[in-house]
Amino acid sequence: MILIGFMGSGKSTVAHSLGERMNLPVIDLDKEVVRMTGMEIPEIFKAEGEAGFRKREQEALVQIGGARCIVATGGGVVTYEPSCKLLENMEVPVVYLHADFETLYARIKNDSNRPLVKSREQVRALYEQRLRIYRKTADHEIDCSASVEQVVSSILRIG
Ligand SMILES: Nc1ncnc2c1ncn2[C@@H]1O[C@H](COP(=O)(O)OP(=O)(O)O)[C@@H](O)[C@H]1O
Ligand SMILES: O=C(O)C1=C[C@@H](OP(=O)(O)O)[C@@H](O)[C@H](O)C1
Ligand SMILES: [Mg+2]
Repeated sequence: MILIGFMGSGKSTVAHSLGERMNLPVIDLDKEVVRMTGMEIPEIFKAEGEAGFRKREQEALVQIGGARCIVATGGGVVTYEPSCKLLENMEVPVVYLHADFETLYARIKNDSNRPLVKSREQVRALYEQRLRIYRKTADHEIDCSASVEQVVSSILRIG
């Protein structure tokens, strides 16, 4: 199962709980990129720009291949066409965690580990651009403004 959605939708948190409940390994794509590069995410953005980070993210996705696991992606993975294609070809359900902008922004606004979190208006513009792509890429949409336990239960009901 692959979780997609905007920053703060809870992909990393929910993947962890889902892995325990489904007894499957969890791969957090951001952590894979950090492991593969030996650099933290803000450092990669500084050294290689967003384009460099997207390429690294795609390389991490290729490594996962067809492994049976829960994948928490980074929020921007769907903006890079080669990564989007990989997700679509993985033949496992792609689940979009959706909430309104204010809910998500409140969760991420004070986190310095996300280089794309700048002004409220910049983040809102990103959210609006991406909404359509998340919906186009996903097989299922889940409301992630509920508690983590409720989000996990909703995903488990998908089957
Ligand atoms: N359903 C939820 N309700 C409240 N807070 C949440 C929920 N899901 C995640 N969070 C919190 O929001 C922040 C971002 O969660 P995270 O799992 O890192 O999201 P993502 O990986 O999608 O960016 C964390 O502080 C996390 O504890
Ligand atoms: O939305 C994005 O472009 C990004 C989301 C982050 O992951 P989370 O969605 O887990 O915060 C991380 O990959 C990077 O900071 C870029
Ligand atoms: Mg995450």
